[in-house]
Amino acid sequence: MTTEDTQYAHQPVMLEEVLDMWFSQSEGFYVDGTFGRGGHSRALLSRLGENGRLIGIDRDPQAIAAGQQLAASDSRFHMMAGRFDCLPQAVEQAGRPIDGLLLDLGVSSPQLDDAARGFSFLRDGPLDMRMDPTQGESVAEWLSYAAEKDIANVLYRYGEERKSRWIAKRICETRKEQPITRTLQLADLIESVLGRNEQGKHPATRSFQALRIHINGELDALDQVLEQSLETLAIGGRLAIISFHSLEDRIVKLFIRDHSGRAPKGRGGLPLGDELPQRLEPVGKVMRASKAELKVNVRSRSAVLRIAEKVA
Ligand SMILES: C[S@@+](CC[C@H](N)C(=O)[O-])C[C@H]1O[C@@H](n2cnc3c(N)ncnc32)[C@H](O)[C@@H]1O
Repeated sequence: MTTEDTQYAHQPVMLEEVLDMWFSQSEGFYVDGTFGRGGHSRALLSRLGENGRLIGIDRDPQAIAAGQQLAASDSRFHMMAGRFDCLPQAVEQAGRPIDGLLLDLGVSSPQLDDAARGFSFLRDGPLDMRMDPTQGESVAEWLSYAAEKDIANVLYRYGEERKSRWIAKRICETRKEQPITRTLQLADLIESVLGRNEQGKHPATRSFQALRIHINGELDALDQVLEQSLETLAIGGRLAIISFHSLEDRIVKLFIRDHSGRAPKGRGGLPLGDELPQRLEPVGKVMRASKAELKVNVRSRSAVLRIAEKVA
């Protein structure tokens, strides 16, 4: 283990549930689209046979390094760098359809805990929030020029922040005096607009979530990979998705419903009266972390796991 691994560890969420409900073919081909520190991948490898294959994908340089280390010690595993919607390339490389795709969405504990990554409203650091800091612009860069109305829209859409307009206004007033470049500077600004008292929740929680989702194009990547999964999964292959907030979970829930022949007519982009081709079947009920897991892993509190199988 490297110093970074021990300093910023990540505890995989709902590990047993994922393996029990998602993994079935010991010689199968699996993709972990959100490798992180490989908690789910390592557990999967421990059940995978000699001819089984696993591809890990992540866009974060530290996660990629951890994956490459694993790949060097296990020939059944291969690490790919990039957004998880590079899924078709992964499948092309393997030359066979996938038996399972896992997405454990959002950020990892190492990303949140390392102040230098700029994700945390509790630790001071540069206001960045990019999962891949080599691509695109940081939150600080975006906030330096974005229109007040666009900032308010992002806070409202991705954070469900009711006072989004007030916060956006304060950001635009403040940046005339000084650039907003630090995480605590933004957290304090939001607190000065909303006040402190929010039933144990930091007032900046929703805004930080919104800015992170926006700057990383998270929901767009999710939409894309869900569509790709229909073409890349083998019949009988399973999709397992762990979401951490209602926006993500809603996208996953509607996607499964709209491809399982259960969409109300006129929904899911289909003309009224059209029959839906059934391509996915939900597996079991929506799952949440067990009481035992909640006690030892606070991150599992908001986790929601959905599994679906490709049936046609
Ligand atoms: C919750 S963590 C996954 C943790 C992992 N299951 C484990 O047990 O270590 C999410 C990971 O997915 C990555 N990620 C999130 N969205 C991504 C995307 N669109 N493309 C590629 N990686 C993404 C993040 O960089 C992060 O490392």
